[in-house]
Amino acid sequence: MSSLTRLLQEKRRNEAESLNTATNNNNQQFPLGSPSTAPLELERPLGPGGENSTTSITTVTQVDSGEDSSTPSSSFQSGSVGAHFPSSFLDANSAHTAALHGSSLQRNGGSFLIDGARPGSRLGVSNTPHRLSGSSKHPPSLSCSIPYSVPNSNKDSSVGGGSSSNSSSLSNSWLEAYGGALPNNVSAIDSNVISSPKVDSVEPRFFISKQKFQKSSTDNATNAAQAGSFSGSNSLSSQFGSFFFSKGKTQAQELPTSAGSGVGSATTSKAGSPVATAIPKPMKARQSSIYMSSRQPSGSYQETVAGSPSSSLMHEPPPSQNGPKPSRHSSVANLKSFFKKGSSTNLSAQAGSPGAMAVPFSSGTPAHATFTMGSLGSSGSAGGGGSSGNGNVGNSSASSAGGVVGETIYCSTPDANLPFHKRYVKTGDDLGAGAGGSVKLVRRAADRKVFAVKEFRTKLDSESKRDYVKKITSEYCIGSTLRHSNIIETIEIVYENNRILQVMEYCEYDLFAIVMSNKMSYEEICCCFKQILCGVQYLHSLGLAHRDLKLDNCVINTKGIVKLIDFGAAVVFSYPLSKTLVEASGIVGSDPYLAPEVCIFSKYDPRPVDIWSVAIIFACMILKKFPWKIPKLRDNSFKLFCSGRDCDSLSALVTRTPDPPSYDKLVNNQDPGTSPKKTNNPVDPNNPNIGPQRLYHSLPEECQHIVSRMIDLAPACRASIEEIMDDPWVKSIQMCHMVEQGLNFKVVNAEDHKHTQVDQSEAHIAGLEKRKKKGGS
Ligand SMILES: Nc1ncnc2c1ncn2[C@@H]1O[C@H](COP(=O)(O)OP(=O)(O)OP(=O)(O)O)[C@@H](O)[C@H]1O
Repeated sequence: MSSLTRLLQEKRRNEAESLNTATNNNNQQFPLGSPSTAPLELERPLGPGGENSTTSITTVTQVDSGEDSSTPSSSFQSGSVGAHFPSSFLDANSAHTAALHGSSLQRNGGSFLIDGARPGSRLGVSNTPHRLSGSSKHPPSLSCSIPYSVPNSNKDSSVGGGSSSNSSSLSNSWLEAYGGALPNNVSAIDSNVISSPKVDSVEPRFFISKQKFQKSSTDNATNAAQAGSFSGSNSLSSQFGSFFFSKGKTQAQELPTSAGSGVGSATTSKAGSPVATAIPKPMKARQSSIYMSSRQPSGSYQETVAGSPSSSLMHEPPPSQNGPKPSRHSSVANLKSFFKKGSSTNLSAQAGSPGAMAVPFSSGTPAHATFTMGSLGSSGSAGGGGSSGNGNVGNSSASSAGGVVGETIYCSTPDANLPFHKRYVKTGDDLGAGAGGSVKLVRRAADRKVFAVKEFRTKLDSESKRDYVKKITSEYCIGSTLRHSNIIETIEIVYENNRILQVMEYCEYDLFAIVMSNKMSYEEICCCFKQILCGVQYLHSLGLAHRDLKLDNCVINTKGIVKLIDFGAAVVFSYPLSKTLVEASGIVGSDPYLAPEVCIFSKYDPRPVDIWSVAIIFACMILKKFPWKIPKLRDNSFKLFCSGRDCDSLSALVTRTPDPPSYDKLVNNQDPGTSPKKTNNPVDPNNPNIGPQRLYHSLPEECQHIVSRMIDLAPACRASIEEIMDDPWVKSIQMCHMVEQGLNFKVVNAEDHKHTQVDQSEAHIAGLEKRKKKGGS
């Protein structure tokens, strides 16, 4: 018997014991289909047969479900049946990034309970070994299996670099829990690396290797070229059409499926139109997500913004803090050297040119690129201006002056010496606001070009200066560094009058608004899906994960090019030239898009998390609703999705690894004493209402395979971005993309679809909110 088999068996036994204990002592099982957990109306599967038919014997337990009963999915149920966009969709979709730094984990009767009532303590920083048996005080780190390599690593590497999908790595928590018996194909991640960054340490997210950029840009160019030759159209299968729309004929009729139905037919959408009625409560959703700590029903999140975004943005920063001043010397030095290196090459983009970001090192024109490591480090100053600036990025004069005018931190435009307000004119239009700041439309005085400018929020009282600086710096560093046609281009970053402003290329539409218009054709959806995948592929190839992928963090321009925005939650999972996985920690993201492991484990590989979110985005675009509100068992839809899988516990499902070939055989040949307990949750592939098929069956047949791999409950079994891009269906998607043409780039549109456009008044979430507010009052 292989050591991995032994490991898995022991794990199972431990879990079974712990499950029994938890069940006996705390009655923590969740019988599916019981009256109290009747399936949500909105989520009722569209296939034949009732959900309750086979589920009464099925049980799945969740490690963090202790508070589930307090948060029934009433809001989810509140949407009307058959409504195209239930309020939950909007509520959840407008949900802002929740960065959990204030929650702690508690054990609750053998299960792990996420308890959000403890601001101040930090999730995921403990190095305490964890055990799956539930006898530990913390949930385990989820580095149990890394099925694909970190970028640029040697394929023979044992850590994350294995060439087979069985390649695994175990964190020390596992090692300690299982006596250090490592199978041959498993090796440990250095605990020094996976531990949370210390206050004074260099923030790993600042390191992105130049080699990776170069490789990635080459890959990108190749991909773009390949994309041009993709063939085959993907029309909706008849099964999909009748199945998906069986409950909502109106919706089906409204969704154009033929090429050419996009731009021409969808240029305006007026209040009172079906689109208008299909938007329930965006204002409330947005507001609640911004202002109310109750946004996360589980209470597992701590809101990162308190107070009105506009007020927080307009206000002077809070007074300086007198606490200890962390030294960020090394961080600054590295950050500086990173940017110095990059400034001569990667700032070559012609500001505002549509495709300038596609190949980073192509046509360097560094002459006009300026990079002043100005006062942003003293963005500490924005939040706590009294910093000595010791090691902070930038000089102390900026912070002490409290009114530095137009200090440019990063810029690719020639006129950066002028103050910001002389170079850009506000148009007054708001594009959106969230946990990171507010985004407005500006016009550049020199050429009247329109840009989006994000004004980062000031530091919250409840937030440490370090956390604030970390969040802001990561966003601007990443924003100013990435170059890809599916990633938003940052034109410049300015520190002025204690405000941090990030000027970005402007995209005319939020993908959320486009989906809300209900006019997307299937081919258009697939195109957007693939473009998002391309953006994610680029990020992952650099060793970065986004961690907050959702419809409202994708924008799209009039040419049909989708861009990822908002890198406030992004993390580095791989250092340059390193083969070691750096796990991410904390519950970060938006509920419906969260991967289940994020809610269970203190540490996890952020790559499969991105993959999961993209699959949810795709499902949302197709279904026009979320498959579930949150990936926890208290959510009936998610519980049904987890059911019918021959396993009783969600934690066991999530920690599954790709089976060694002989595993089942070995288990079956064992004597009865050691064989695993019979499950209460038998596999039932014929029931479309439970198990994975619950979701897959509502998707077109051709995409079911890869989507099912993208939302595998076990991140170790989830498809990697490379596997996804290699999928025959994904390859066959005709995708709008950009190609280099001399010094410029041009858009090559796919032939089988046109991109939907909507009226500018409802092209962004702010517009939708405004319109809703008007309509509601
Ligand atoms: N470059 C852009 N072009 C057009 N609209 C944009 C752009 N950047 C941001 N927006 C709009 O502003 C909104 C908020 O932007 P962003 O997500 O960066 O802010 P945030 O405060 O970090 O939000 P969240 O709370 O979701 O993290 C987006 O949903 C989008 O509607």
